[in-house]
Amino acid sequence: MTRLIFLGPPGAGKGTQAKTLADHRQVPHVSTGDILREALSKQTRLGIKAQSYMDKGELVPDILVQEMVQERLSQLDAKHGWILDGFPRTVKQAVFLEELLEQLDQSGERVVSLEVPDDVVVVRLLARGRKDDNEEVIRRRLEVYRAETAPLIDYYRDRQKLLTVNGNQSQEEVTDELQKIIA
Ligand SMILES: Nc1ncnc2c1ncn2[C@@H]1O[C@H](COP(=O)(O)OP(=O)(O)OP(=O)(O)O)[C@@H](O)[C@H]1O
Ligand SMILES: Nc1ncnc2c1ncn2[C@@H]1O[C@H](COP(=O)(O)O)[C@@H](O)[C@H]1O
Repeated sequence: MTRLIFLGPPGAGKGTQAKTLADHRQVPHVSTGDILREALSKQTRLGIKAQSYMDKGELVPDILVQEMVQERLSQLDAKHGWILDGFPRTVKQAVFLEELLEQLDQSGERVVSLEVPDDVVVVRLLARGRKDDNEEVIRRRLEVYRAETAPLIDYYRDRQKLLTVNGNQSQEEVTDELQKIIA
């Protein structure tokens, strides 16, 4: 059963690897960033509420993303596995997820931490060029990552759920290392 969470700084390659692996394992790729961007493009209430946070590189309030993830993981196709990308991003979200997975009988998740140095992710993000990939917002996203999300590495290590992968290699090399480590 594939139940994997991708952790790592912005630009680490979480989305890239999560998509490849989700295709390979035939499970849904659940990216909270993608769900929020879709909501924003459709101008739903959620999208409108989230926009100012996303534009500044701040985290959208826990309650909003938690509801989104609860709804998504409750769908039928998530019963047989999933790959989470961009969630959890705070200890509060991680505690919420642990309880949600118990309720849904979907525990047994593992967490992959993709390690890439800051100077490398900045170059990657500037080249990607999404709306929030400008220098000021990238700097803020990295600060938020360090303050709010990086503590999850110890959180999951303490729970023996953590796997680490060197994300500073070619996409194919990262995929190979990942496939080996989760086999
Ligand atoms: N191993 C790699 N080597 C070089 N470039 C990569 C690698 N993996 C991904 N990239 C590129 O880096 C950029 C960021 O990758 P990706 O969107 O997968 O990161 P992410 O961790 O999901 O970022 P974010 O959290 O900001 O959404 C993309 O343009 C992607 O094509
Ligand atoms: N789990 C999340 N908690 C709060 N805010 C989130 C979360 N996931 C995404 N966001 C917001 O969306 C943007 C883009 O996310 P990516 O994962 O980089 O696509 C992020 O900066 C937050 O504002």
